[in-house]
Amino acid sequence: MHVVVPFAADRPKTRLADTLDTDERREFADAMLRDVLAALDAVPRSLEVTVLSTGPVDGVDAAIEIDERPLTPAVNDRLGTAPTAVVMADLALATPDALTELFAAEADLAIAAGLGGGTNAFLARDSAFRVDYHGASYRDHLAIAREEGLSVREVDSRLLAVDIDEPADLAELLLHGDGAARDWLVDAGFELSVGGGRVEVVRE
Ligand SMILES: Nc1nc2c(ncn2[C@@H]2O[C@H](COP(=O)(O)OP(=O)(O)OP(=O)(O)O)[C@@H](O)[C@H]2O)c(=O)[nH]1
Ligand SMILES: C[C@H](OP(=O)(O)O)C(=O)O
Repeated sequence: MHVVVPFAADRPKTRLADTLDTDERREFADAMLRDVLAALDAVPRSLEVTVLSTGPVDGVDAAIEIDERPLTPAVNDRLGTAPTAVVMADLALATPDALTELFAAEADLAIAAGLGGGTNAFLARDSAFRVDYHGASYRDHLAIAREEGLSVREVDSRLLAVDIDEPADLAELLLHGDGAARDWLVDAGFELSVGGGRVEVVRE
């Protein structure tokens, strides 16, 4: 099975711009990518993993394809051969078990929602599926599957739902992560702030 991991190497994680500077955002994004690749590497089935990146990536043990086009056309170009999975590079809590559950689903489309309406991962077993990312893409992807007459399995996974986009997501990573991205945050001086409401992060 082919697995595509999209990665924005230029200007990654802009929604964290108030929290991390440009170089830090790239380092942090690289660490999350390494975590996702490590989780895929530990899935007990044969996967052919390609990082679909907008620019060069160093220090990862996977095939890299550079494609400077926006996310949707770049991914759609890779969906001609089924089965193909797409797993976002910012799923820093993804585990081999959570990914294995997604990959084991037998529907034409197995799909895992992200917080806030996005699509964090899917496996298309039918080449008629195509993506239309951004906005409420999860809803749009279900509609595309319906238009194409595809069977769908919605995979309910907290660990695949948490994409690290916004400062509040950093608390989830400090609470539940155990990989390179969590280590990067700790080394950068982030820690949990436990008050009366939701746990937040603060930087020393
Ligand atoms: N190849 C490719 N990957 C992208 C592109 N845009 C985003 N990605 C990746 O797709 C996944 C989801 O991206 P987003 O959360 O929408 O964008 P982001 O760059 O990570 O963060 P923001 O700038 O805060 O939106 C992440 O793994 C990104 O690295 C793109 O234009 N091309
Ligand atoms: C790419 C986009 O990611 P989000 O902006 O939801 O993180 C989506 O899943 O449609």
